[in-house]
Amino acid sequence: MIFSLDEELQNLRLDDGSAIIDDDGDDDISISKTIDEGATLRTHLSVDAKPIPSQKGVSRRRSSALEKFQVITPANSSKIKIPTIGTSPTSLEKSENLIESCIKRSSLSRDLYDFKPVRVLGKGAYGKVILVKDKSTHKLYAMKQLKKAEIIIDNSNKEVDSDDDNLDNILTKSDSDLSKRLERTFAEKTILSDLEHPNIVKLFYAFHDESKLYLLLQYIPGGELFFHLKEHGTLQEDTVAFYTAEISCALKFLHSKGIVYRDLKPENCLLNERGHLVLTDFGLSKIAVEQNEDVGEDHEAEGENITELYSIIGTPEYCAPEILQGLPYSQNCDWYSLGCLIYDMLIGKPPYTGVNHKIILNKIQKDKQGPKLPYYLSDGMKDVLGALLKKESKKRWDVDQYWKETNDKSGSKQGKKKNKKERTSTFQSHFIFRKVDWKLMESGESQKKTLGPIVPIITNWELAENFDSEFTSMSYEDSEEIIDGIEIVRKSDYLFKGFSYKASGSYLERYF
Ligand SMILES: Nc1ncnc2c1ncn2[C@@H]1O[C@H](COP(=O)(O)OP(=O)(O)OP(=O)(O)O)[C@@H](O)[C@H]1O
Repeated sequence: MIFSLDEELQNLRLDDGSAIIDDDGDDDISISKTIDEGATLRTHLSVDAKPIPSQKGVSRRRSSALEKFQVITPANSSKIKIPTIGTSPTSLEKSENLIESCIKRSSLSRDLYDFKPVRVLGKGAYGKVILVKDKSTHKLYAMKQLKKAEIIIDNSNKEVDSDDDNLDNILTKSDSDLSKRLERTFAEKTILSDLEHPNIVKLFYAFHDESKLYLLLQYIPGGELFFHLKEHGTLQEDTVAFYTAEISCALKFLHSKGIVYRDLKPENCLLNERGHLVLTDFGLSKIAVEQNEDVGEDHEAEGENITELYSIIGTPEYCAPEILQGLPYSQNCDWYSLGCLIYDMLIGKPPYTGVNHKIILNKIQKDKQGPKLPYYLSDGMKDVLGALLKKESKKRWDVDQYWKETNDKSGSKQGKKKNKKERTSTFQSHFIFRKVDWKLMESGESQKKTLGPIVPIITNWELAENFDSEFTSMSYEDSEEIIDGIEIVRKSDYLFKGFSYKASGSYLERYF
């Protein structure tokens, strides 16, 4: 059993007295307690949600502690091309030309020595995120470090030493995986450098040295939603509705730019000093092929079509079933993940848990009706969860399509029922968002004018009080780490050309 919360969930009962969790302790769930699709919600939703049991003190496990998904890309999916060893001189030349133009576009004026480390904020698959202070301006940033060796060398190849034969071997054998890892590394920088949204973290600089890549991000001092969930156990419905609205503004914005986020989880939702939610970690985000002009062109990108992605990726507990099954998927997968996150905020854990994606997929498949929802949730929350957590993406609420009421009924599908099971009511007008001022939120004004439901306690920004001591007590030095494959990194350093970036002066001024 993963969560000790499971035990407590066993004691919880639904409206009809049935248990949330089967007596065998497995949380394979059978009945979805949602109201009829398309029904007029306002007429029969209860206004007052019952208090949510707090689940305080229940231990939470970081989902990033799970084994990272192996990336499986079926043969029929196209790949973004990144220059790798083994590509023909012409395509390499072409890539280098692109890289040169990137370098011209950016001003490469910062390096590691401009920043003083303060403390560690977090740790991910490829390195640490460190709170740093600009030595000349004393401004604080979150510096995300990515080890080149970790990106270039697949873990399974680590034992290979770095003589020339083996080097070629490594790079050809894992060529497509390497392309994927490089693609993601560049995508994070490219996406963040081209987007500006109140609920998305800002990127100010990117640079690299012989061993690492560095992303200098806006420091979000309120810590992870994960940290606050750990403290509160669960959140009340109004709070959940508020975060849901802020996250969905960010997701809708990303989707409109042709980007699928693919890694929504409480660890990647940060709270700023005013308690507003900011998405971070775009390492798994995907740029759609048609939209590349909108989000930058640092590298040649054939790309997967946003309507049909295939890579199996993400944190399995928040991952849409179609991804877990290796089926084609679209941006709609992010709305399933949002459903998992809402469930987690209300109940204390995601709907299906397990140590790997197979176990989770099994549970989802066994569970014909979708997850059971506890009696204490309001009808509104049950309705939203039922609509987002649909196993079949076609039946799932297409939030992008049904985002808000539009006057144009003629061309749009709004108001019509294409398919009996398809949800066609608008997201923003849902009853759970009755207290949300969408206009204010979407314009970013609510961030400036209002406080979020949980305002983090910050006595000194440098103390990073809202981050786990597991990280803040960590040494930011990498002294213990002997860089594996240093020779490989040196020889393939050209792969990272074009990574450096500096935000425009006006952008920097606006945020400091
Ligand atoms: N801008 C930021 N401000 C404050 N803290 C941050 C910021 N960006 C990241 N962090 C902290 O660092 C942690 C790890 O960052 P991030 O998720 O980007 O790394 P990652 O290597 O992609 O992680 P993972 O492998 O778990 O996906 C975050 O969960 C958060 O706690």
